[in-house]
Amino acid sequence: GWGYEPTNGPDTWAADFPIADGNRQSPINIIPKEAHYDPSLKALKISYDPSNTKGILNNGHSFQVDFVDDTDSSTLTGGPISGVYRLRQFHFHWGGSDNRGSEHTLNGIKFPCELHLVHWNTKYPSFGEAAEKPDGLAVVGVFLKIGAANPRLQKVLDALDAIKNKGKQTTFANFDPRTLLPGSPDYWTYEGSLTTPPLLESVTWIVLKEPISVSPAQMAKFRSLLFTGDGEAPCYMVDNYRPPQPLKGRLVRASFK
Ligand SMILES: NS(=O)(=O)c1cccc(NC(=O)NCCCCO)c1
Ligand SMILES: [Zn+2]
Repeated sequence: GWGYEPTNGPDTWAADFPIADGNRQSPINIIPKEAHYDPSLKALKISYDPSNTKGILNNGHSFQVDFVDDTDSSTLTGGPISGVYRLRQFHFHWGGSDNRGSEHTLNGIKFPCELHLVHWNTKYPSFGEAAEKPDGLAVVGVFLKIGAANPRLQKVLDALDAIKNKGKQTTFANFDPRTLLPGSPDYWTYEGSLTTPPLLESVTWIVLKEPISVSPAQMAKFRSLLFTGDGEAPCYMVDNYRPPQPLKGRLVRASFK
């Protein structure tokens, strides 16, 4: 199956997922000077209920924290979207060293890690259905940059020892992902896709301008996970990012001047 190795990585995905060469693929390189300030863009309204936290899973490509999404208790509204989108999960992408790892880039600069908070449009009956619609998903992207240790991140990282291998999951409760967001509300937004197969073109991307911090020791924790299952030859989970894709005429809008 698909992955991030030379034999099954991003350059090979178009064979099984031809939409990889589509017109609204993600991630992209964001050039702030070429973004269009849109005064009609609203502030993001994010309201999460920590009691919706369901668990934490190593899915063989990343690890994700899953949320109960059968009610409107953890939602994203406002910003560039209309209607109510429910939080489904959050996950990360990161590099084998601090000079790479993010999927979106800023003026060609890669960050060591990128957080994705995945939401689906409640006008559709489920995440799976929404994922197939052009306005089905909204993902908030947050850059992580090397600095002081991030105490909010630590609770997530402390759970990783229990999900080292692909397919492992463990309980994870009462986590408020809002604590992972930076102070500034400023964002860029554009129409894009999932950054992993099936690469569906159903995502309104909302990339926050202000990064959050992560320490080198915390990055080492991410890199201690394995792509591989228990009993397989171990392969460290690193460089699980897709590089930027062609903009193909899309506009990137900014919520700030
Ligand atoms: N990386 S991302 O564009 O935020 C994103 C968000 C939600 C889903 C996905 N990709 C998938 O669910 N792919 C299906 C299999 C993934 C691992 O089980 C990617
Ligand atoms: Zn992602």
